[in-house]
Amino acid sequence: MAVKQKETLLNRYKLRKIRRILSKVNQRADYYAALSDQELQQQTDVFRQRLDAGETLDGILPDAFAAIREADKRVLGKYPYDVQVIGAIAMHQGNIAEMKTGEGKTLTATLPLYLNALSGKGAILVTTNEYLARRDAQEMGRVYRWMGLTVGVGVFDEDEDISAAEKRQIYGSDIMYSTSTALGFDYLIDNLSGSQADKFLRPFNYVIVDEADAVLLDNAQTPLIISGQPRVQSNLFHICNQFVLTLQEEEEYKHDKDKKIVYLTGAGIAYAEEFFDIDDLYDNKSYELNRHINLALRAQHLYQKDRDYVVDEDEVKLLDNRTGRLLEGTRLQSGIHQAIETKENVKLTKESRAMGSVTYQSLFNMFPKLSGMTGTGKIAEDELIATYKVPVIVVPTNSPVQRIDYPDRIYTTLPEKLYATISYVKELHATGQPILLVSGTVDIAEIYSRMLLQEGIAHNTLTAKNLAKEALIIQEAGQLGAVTVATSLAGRGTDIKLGEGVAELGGLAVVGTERMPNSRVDWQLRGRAGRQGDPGMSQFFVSLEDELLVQHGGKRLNRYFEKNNHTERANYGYELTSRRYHRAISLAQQKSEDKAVSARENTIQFDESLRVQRQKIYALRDRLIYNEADLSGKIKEIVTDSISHYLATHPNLTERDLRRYLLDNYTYRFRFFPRSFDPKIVSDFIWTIVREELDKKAAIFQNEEKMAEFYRLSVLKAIDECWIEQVDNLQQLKGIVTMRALAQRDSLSEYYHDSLISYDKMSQEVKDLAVRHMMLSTIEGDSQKGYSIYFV
Ligand SMILES: Nc1ncnc2c1ncn2[C@@H]1O[C@H](COP(=O)(O)OP(=O)(O)OP(=O)(O)O)[C@@H](O)[C@H]1O
Repeated sequence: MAVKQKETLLNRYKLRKIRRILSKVNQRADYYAALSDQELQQQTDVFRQRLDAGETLDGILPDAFAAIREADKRVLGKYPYDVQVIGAIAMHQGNIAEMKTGEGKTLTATLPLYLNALSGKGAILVTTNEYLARRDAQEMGRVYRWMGLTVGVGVFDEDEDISAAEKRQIYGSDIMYSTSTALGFDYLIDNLSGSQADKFLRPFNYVIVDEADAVLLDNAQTPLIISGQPRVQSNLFHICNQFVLTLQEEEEYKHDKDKKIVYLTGAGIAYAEEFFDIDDLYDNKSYELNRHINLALRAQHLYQKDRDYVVDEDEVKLLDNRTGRLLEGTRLQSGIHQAIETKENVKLTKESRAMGSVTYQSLFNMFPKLSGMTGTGKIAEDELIATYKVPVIVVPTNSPVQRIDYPDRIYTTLPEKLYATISYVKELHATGQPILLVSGTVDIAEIYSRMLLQEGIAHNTLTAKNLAKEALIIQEAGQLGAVTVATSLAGRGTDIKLGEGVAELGGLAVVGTERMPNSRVDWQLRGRAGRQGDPGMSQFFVSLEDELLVQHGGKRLNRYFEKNNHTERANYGYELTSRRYHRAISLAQQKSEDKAVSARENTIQFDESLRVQRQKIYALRDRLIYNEADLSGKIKEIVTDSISHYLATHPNLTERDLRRYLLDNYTYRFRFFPRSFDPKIVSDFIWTIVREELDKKAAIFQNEEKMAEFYRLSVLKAIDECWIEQVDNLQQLKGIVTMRALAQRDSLSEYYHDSLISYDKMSQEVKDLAVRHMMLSTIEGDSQKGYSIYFV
């Protein structure tokens, strides 16, 4: 209790400071209201000039907010309320504004986006799906354009072929609307491009994340991975599949269903070493084998046919277990897909490798200023501060919330709950009150839909299949007598207006069919009712058989459930009202939330070394691409380094070794060998070859700039080849150390240690490869026709 009070005090203190700024904005309102349209539109230039003259964004905020607020009124017909201006100030200051659903976050965002875009460095709004990004860009775009700013949409249809130049224009817009996925992939794609012409991003500046907790936390559990370039097909899948089929549970492997992990025991490891005739499963030589055993184990025990995937026409297709839909074209990364294919005995698809990977945590932390808005942020504030350093400010609602949230109704088994829910819905429906029945998965939504049909209750079912169409349907969910069945993802971000006479009936009734894996989602669902001070209510139904309770309810609840799980018991069909059940549900949800938090911590910790390496490599690439690195002096160092490394690692050099080395890296034509294999002499000998070849190339170009460009390309290509390999390595390494951890070793420090070693190895390989590219490439063409460089 005490803690809570302190929090609200802090919030009150922050709000008081924000209110002072709000009153400055309000003082400027009359001035801008008196301007003609044309004069108001000219203000954008006025503000830019003030910034050029040295004023700060904070300094011009009162005027800029008052002006865009007035523009919102004239163009969109909506004048942002004071509470919206408070939310806007909070977001400009780099906070997450917690604003209840229906408070008009979309309109609120126009203020900080406008202000921050005036700097000329761009402002981005990220939403949870493409439909919302397009819709908001289109609707709000009108006011920005009216004020003389450019607007872009960063999401595209799959079959749209967008050139880098077009993307550059979109990312160069003053204000851009996009999704976190589109932004993340574009970041990776931009950093895979090899020339200025292919690059399109500009440095990140300011971002507002809509539904910040969902995007920054819930969706951020796994990294974004861009894959391409098939790796050499491995032949270990089959043998490892056969191997794991011979293993005995408990003795040779353990399967922890709770934690969703499976691993070899000591006896299992010994058996593997015997089976494959190797000394140590954990030494570097057995890396690939180890990886494949791990994959086969996971495919066998963690992925269940018809729950996680289906086999359709000899193809393994994944199922999204949140929506139950087929994920066409999606594959599991890092070989697990092939391991499942082996298990199901279908033809193996090519295993692609990761070429770039980034977590949402690192992506959004790249923005100098990050802010967000959501209906439910405060609960997760600690994690938001720890991960992103963004505090949450709770913004008061425009009118008091009138929604009534009833305590959960709890039943023992799923059927009991289903019937209780349906009879509750029937009762409400008889009064004409509109009902939104929300479930966690498509399966459950479909069961309810069938039961409603049996009862003769007409309804719409929404399962996030077609967002635009479903948005239209859910808009009508507040009409008299409407019954809408939806999954928690469906119809997100769409305003539900109450029909005539509905307020008198108590407004929209949200009926939750289970408590969600985290309480923020429950609150989002409740918040679909009682928007903007409307009346409304929410009621959740829970059974002890719900996924949340089975997974996280603990032993006591399981025991109780097992004792009561028969229809002959006296209380069949009755509600469980004892407080301990309510407490058990809260605890189970808390446990599920804690687990998600530590999974995300784990993701961040594992990403840390990749993040540091990625930053170094991307920065180096950019310096090369944008001509900032002076290579002429560097080349000598690179060659010398590469030669000395080779000589140091080949102390007893033979003629055969040297021949191989020269052919592989320097030249296909050499006439004689050095007098002796003394390192100094060999080094001088190789240098002669290098100088000769580079002089020859310089003679073709006859232009220092072109020669510099050639060096740049050679190094860039080397970096890319090695980096792609490294990203993939780290990805695999993560799988391996997780398995080692189960063999009682500290996975994270081993991972850091190994990834550092592989980074150093990579840095050496970059140099060797760069030398190879400079030496063995051929150049064709002339200054008139232009040059083509062919690398081997
Ligand atoms: N200042 C305003 N004046 C008049 N109408 C407004 C104002 N602000 C918002 N609205 C309207 O209120 C409704 C709710 O807005 P919106 O959908 O943006 O809310 P939200 O906070 O984003 O809700 P959700 O959390 O569900 O996305 C919309 O119809 C919007 O046009």
